[in-house]
Amino acid sequence: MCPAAEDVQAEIERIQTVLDDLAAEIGATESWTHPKARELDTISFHHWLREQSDNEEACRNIGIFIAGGMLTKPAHAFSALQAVLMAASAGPFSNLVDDTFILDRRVVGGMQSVSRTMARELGDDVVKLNEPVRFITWNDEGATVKSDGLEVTAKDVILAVPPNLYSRISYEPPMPRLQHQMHQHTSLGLVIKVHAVYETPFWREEGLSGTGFGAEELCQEVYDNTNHNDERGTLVSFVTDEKADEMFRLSTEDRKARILESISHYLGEKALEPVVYYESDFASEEWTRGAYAARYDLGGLHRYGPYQHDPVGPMRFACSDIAAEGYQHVDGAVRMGARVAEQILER
Ligand SMILES: Cc1cc2nc3c(=O)[nH]c(=O)nc-3n(C[C@H](O)[C@H](O)[C@H](O)COP(=O)(O)OP(=O)(O)OC[C@H]3O[C@@H](n4cnc5c(N)ncnc54)[C@H](O)[C@@H]3O)c2cc1C
Repeated sequence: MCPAAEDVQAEIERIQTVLDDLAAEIGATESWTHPKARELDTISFHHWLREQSDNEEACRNIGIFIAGGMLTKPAHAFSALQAVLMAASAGPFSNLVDDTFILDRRVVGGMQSVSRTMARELGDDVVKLNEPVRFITWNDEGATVKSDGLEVTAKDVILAVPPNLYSRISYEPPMPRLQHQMHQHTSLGLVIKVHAVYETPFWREEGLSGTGFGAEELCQEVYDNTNHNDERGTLVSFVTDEKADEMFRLSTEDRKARILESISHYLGEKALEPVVYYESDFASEEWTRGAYAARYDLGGLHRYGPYQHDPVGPMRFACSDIAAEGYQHVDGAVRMGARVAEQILER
């Protein structure tokens, strides 16, 4: 959590306990069944926080952590129930703010090496790249899936893409009314992910971890993301939601200068001079369209959540954005994949 004065810190901890209790009570699996689900899903997290406390700084601090740090939308754009689900998906809310819990492990070789290794094991005849699915013709017996260059017939189909992308595919017959509606009520947040590489991890030489949180900073989070066995030092940082809107209005050079300046507030002036600077802009990727994940608008979670896992004919849905535990994380994606695979095997 972002550093704060003692009284603000005490209030943050009190609100954190309220969130922890709600997360324990409501859980991640079927948050929509809880008696308070509708009440919590029809108030924005921003306004719910202000109902809990009149300490504006404490509200901002927690709001920004869940909004900018996790759901990557402003706190007025998602419900309190969505925030409780985010917390419950990691255990208590405190786990989300514990950098020794949620961000304690990294993959040697980077996360993409997992996908690459799995793709190699499966082989080129199974994993087809650059073939976005455009049409699915289905009935209760199976489906034919078409991309520009491929046509595959199968008994079962798993749509392992975020819900905001379901409607990029045309279905024949069309999806039922419920899915047409439900899928329009989710959207992705907005993140600029920044990597800055330095000749050495200079912050370590100064006794600093490289991890920083700042509620009022343009870059709300900074981490040491140095590659395993690399002599160079790499920092990763994120600019989210409305702050990202503002950055995208600037020229490339001005944006870089503003972002590095913010990182330098955590780690000093050496941060201003990286040898490599790279921004990942997921929102401009046609088959992604934002980050970190898709989630419901105000009121959508309790209204549509109960149906989000229902198969449609031979089609099942699996992605981290509709996971319970590990919601919006790789952990949730793996759990969802295992869950639908089991359902198909047990059928
Ligand atoms: C910047 C950023 C940082 C993150 N940091 C972390 C982290 O530190 N830890 C963590 O656990 N998680 C993190 N996540 C979240 C994590 O990446 C996701 O939860 C996870 O990748 C979701 O996996 P998935 O398989 O559900 O979907 P995705 O990884 O989104 O995979 C869906 C795939 O389907 C493809 N696709 C889309 N439409 C079609 C189509 N019509 N036909 C064919 N293919 C299609 C997409 O191109 C994509 O490759 C981060 C995400 C982002 C964006």
